[in-house]
Amino acid sequence: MAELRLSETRDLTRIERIGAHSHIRGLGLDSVLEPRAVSEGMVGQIKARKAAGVTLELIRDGKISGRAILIAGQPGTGKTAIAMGIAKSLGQETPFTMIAGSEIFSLEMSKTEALTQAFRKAIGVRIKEETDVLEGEVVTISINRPASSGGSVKKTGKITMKTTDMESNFDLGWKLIEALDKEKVQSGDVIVLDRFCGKITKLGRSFTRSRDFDVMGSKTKFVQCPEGELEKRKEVLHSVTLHEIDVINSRTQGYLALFTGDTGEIRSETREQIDTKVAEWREEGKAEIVPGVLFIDEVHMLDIECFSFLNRALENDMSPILVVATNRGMTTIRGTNQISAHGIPIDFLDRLLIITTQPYTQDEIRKILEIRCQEEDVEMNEEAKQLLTLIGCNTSLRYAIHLINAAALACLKRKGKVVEIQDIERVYRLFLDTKRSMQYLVEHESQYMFSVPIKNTEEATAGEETEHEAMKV
Ligand SMILES: Nc1ncnc2c1ncn2[C@@H]1O[C@H](COP(=O)(O)OP(=O)(O)OP(=O)(O)O)[C@@H](O)[C@H]1O
Repeated sequence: MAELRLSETRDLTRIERIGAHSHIRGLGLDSVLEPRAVSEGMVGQIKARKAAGVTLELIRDGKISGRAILIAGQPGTGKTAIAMGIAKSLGQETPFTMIAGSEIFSLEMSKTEALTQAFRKAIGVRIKEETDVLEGEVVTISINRPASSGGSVKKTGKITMKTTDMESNFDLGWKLIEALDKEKVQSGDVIVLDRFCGKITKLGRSFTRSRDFDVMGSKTKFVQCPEGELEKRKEVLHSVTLHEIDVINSRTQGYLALFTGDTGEIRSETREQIDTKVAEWREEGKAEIVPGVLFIDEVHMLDIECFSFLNRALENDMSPILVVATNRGMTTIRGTNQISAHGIPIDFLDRLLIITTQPYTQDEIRKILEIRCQEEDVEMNEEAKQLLTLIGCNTSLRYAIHLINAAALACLKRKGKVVEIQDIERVYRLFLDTKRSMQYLVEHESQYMFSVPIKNTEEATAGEETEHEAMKV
């Protein structure tokens, strides 16, 4: 029984969820910001990617603080994919926060509080601190692992470290033992060991061990064995966001709220005190601000009060770069009767650099579908790919992407290994796209409650033709 459970858990750990944008690894630009046709999971949308690349450079140079970018285009033309590309290219160091416009309407906090929290999540603070560390090459590690006694006896151990000038032994507590295990430290590694916060940083492997082929991969970095004293005073950097500092210092919430996300409203006095403290640290050279990126998808869902808040928030010198996206054309601004481009008030629109996305060509749709097949680990033959591409052209790219996994299941059901045209046909009949769904509603209107007749039935029934078109290969 125990055996069985163990193997089950092993299987479970192999299951990885694949997100809608998990294939996007960057913007796919070369060193002079020219978009490559297909790169880092990105296909086509050349102009928009080029513009995104220029803004990326401005973000990196810190030159567009307080400005905002709008990515506008039809549904499914890659607006969110481009925002993800920007996030991936910025790397771990720059904070990136992503929300949908509708997320800020909740009973737990006001709209402006939700927006303030989103802004502060996208502002990083890099704090410098001097601390005593041990820096040297590991000679030996010996860990005493007591036999299981209900977890009450903790592991103990010893580590011997050396520099070119000295060698010394140190006792290890359980916290450091866990950190050593996690970093997979072994003799011959050059490490920095922070005894106070139990952090271990691996600098590389000592050159003297460069002949130990067995434990090294091709990416192994070799470094010199450090000189001088083992104990050194070093400057260490901690990166946090302003929001994290707010939550930790908020008396009502406490740091645990960071894990639950249940932060509630944070008092403005707390934030003012934090801003003053951070300003002091900046003046003393102890901290620096890293403006990140706040991405608000479906920005047309914000109302007039939120836009007014954004206008003011962008004036703040610590403001992150704001990227917003919408698929709406001329529409009413939420909370008013006014019609405006993208449902955004003119004064806010005037602050935006606008990037537009274009519909994809057949060839681009095919390439995106191929990338998605790889991502979802689905093998598909040539004819099936052709049909899926046609379906993508005649319905939507998203619908075609959804069919990939469904078709793979249909293939599995008939004990096939490669998805064929019959699998695509099968799932195309099982799942309706929007056009066929509307057509169905028109035909069965009388059977639904409170149904309002669709005025432009021509548009709805146009799907009938495209259905047959899409199925022609
Ligand atoms: N240029 C591209 N290269 C690779 N994948 C793409 C590209 N454009 C879109 N995709 C993928 O197609 C799917 C739909 O795109 P996405 O969600 O970015 O569209 P969108 O413009 O944000 O749509 P909406 O307006 O409906 O929110 C996603 O899985 C996305 O990763």
